[in-house]
Amino acid sequence: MAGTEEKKKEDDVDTGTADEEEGNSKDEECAATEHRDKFNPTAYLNSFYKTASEDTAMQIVLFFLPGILYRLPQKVRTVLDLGAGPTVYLPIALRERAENIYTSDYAPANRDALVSWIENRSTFDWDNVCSWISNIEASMKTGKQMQEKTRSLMRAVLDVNVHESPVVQSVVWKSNQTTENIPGKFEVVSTVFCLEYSCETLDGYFRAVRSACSLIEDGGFLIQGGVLDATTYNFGGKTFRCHRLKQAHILESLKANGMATTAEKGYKFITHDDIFLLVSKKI
Ligand SMILES: C[S@@+](CC[C@H](N)C(=O)[O-])C[C@H]1O[C@@H](n2cnc3c(N)ncnc32)[C@H](O)[C@@H]1O
Repeated sequence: MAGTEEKKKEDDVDTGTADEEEGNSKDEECAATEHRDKFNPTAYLNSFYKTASEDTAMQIVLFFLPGILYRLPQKVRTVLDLGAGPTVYLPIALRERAENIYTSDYAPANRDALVSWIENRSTFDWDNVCSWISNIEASMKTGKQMQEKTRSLMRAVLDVNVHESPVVQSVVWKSNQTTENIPGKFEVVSTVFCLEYSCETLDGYFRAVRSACSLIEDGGFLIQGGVLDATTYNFGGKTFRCHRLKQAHILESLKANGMATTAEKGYKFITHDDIFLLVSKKI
């Protein structure tokens, strides 16, 4: 994901910003809705996930993830990664707790990348990210073992749009073991760098959070991660606009959707360098 260097704040109004010096002024500017057709999964993975130590945002998310995940029940029946892009680090990090994992995205190219990984045809090497996760978990497993275990838990890849109802538009891949229908709600919904990136206005953000929460069972959990105060992010010669998120927007939207916003009720918020991760229980 976009490292803190790549996100641009509205305060950077000077001409000749750092972005231009880095050559980003030549980027094609894209609306949030253009994620569907203009997102290049290979460029994204190479920019942010090639080595976990390369990208600050990724490092922060992976570093704090275990501290968030241990707040979930020991066993979680169903997890949906909402707006996963072409990434699989959340299913991998959840593999010891989750019994059935569903993943999803809005862009067809990302859903293809997810299916390729599940079918062990991925051209991207997740070993570095696995090593990073296993170091934090203090586990002795190899990247191959971690990925094999995770693959065996994958149940479906879904086409989703957090600005439509229903959010789940179709099922694009289903495992042989998936005899039952895709659940309407999940015990855990995780969504990282997605909700504020799916829109450019506060109304859009509120709609995206409402959609994410509508997919959580009563008593279930939202794991949300993202960036505060960014207006764009860029990779592979494209700059995508996004909603400039404030912490107050997060709290207001969670409250409006019956989600915990106090520690006693099951809320934990961690932030560093404007990157945040939270867990919130549906009350
Ligand atoms: C910055 S990427 C994040 C990918 C991944 N979750 C990660 O942590 O790296 C933003 C993702 O949001 C997805 N997205 C954009 N608009 C969306 C929408 N309306 N509904 C669902 N997902 C959307 C994009 O397709 C893209 O994969």
